[in-house]
Amino acid sequence: MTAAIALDSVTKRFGSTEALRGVTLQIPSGSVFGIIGPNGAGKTTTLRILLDLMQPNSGSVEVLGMSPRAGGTMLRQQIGYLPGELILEGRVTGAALLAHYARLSGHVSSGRIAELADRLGVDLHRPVRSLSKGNKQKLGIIQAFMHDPRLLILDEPTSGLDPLVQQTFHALVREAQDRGATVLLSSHVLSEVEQVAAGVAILKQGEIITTSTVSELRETAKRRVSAEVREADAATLTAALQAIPDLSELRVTQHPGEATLSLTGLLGGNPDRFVKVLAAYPLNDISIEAPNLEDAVLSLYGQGLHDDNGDAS
Ligand SMILES: Nc1ncnc2c1ncn2[C@@H]1O[C@H](COP(=O)(O)OP(=O)(O)OP(=O)(O)O)[C@@H](O)[C@H]1O
Repeated sequence: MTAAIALDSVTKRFGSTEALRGVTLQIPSGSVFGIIGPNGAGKTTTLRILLDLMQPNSGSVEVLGMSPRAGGTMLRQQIGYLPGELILEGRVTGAALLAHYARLSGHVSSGRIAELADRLGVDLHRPVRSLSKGNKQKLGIIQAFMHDPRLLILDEPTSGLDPLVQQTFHALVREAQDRGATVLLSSHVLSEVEQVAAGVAILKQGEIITTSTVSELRETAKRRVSAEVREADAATLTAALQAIPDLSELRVTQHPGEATLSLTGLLGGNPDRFVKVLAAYPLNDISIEAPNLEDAVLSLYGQGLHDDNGDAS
């Protein structure tokens, strides 16, 4: 495996704030990888270091086999970068702005900007300052993708995009991967990256607390289950369900005057044993929800999606 990005023991301080505390991470070439973490976790700082917009206090960084500092313009042209806070205020039109970026990016195929604008649904003839947040974000996505870079670094890319445009964005990411590019996305929620990324690192207070695949996270995630069971003895059914190792928060309630029971619980792993226990009874209803990945990630954060560094970004 060659790494498109390699960080080794990277630290970054802002005064007394330790934004990154020894981040070590390798992102395989050709992969789509997500960095997720709550506000203030250090995601943007990590991405800015990769682009040489900021220097670490210690540790080593390699991007496409080069140090971001030494790689200079030649390296920068191989990267498509979407900043988290895109400020587009000028009188210039989207078309003029993108033509300017295209000159800086090196080679942009003819018709590529128009094609991307058409797919994302943005009018390039309007002054950028008159565009809505979502439409400004689309211009940011176009400038990141238009030169078909080897590496895409995207900070909260779907922020402000409606669900249909998010799907177009996911298609662009898959196409980039198909042509061999590496894609690194950051987000504060897993739902933004889980549809496209295979690997994720979870960053909290400047440290990577876990690196995993989305499918491994899915295995640790729990599903909400419920059923309505007829002709069942509460004690017998409860004992059979309690014998399922990954079933927690089990509640069994009997309908007054009937041999009908309602049950709810949280199930880890696969639903095989749960289904087999219930298969012995006639059922009025059964529901096994998809694993809740967001909850799995929140339990790794150790807290909700709140600012964990005291800032209000
Ligand atoms: N230029 C700066 N000057 C001072 N402190 C900074 C600066 N940039 C980041 N920080 C601090 O470093 C920490 C990490 O910030 P960073 O923006 O990397 O987090 P993040 O994970 O991207 O957060 P968000 O999801 O809110 O964008 C925060 O405590 C932030 O306040």
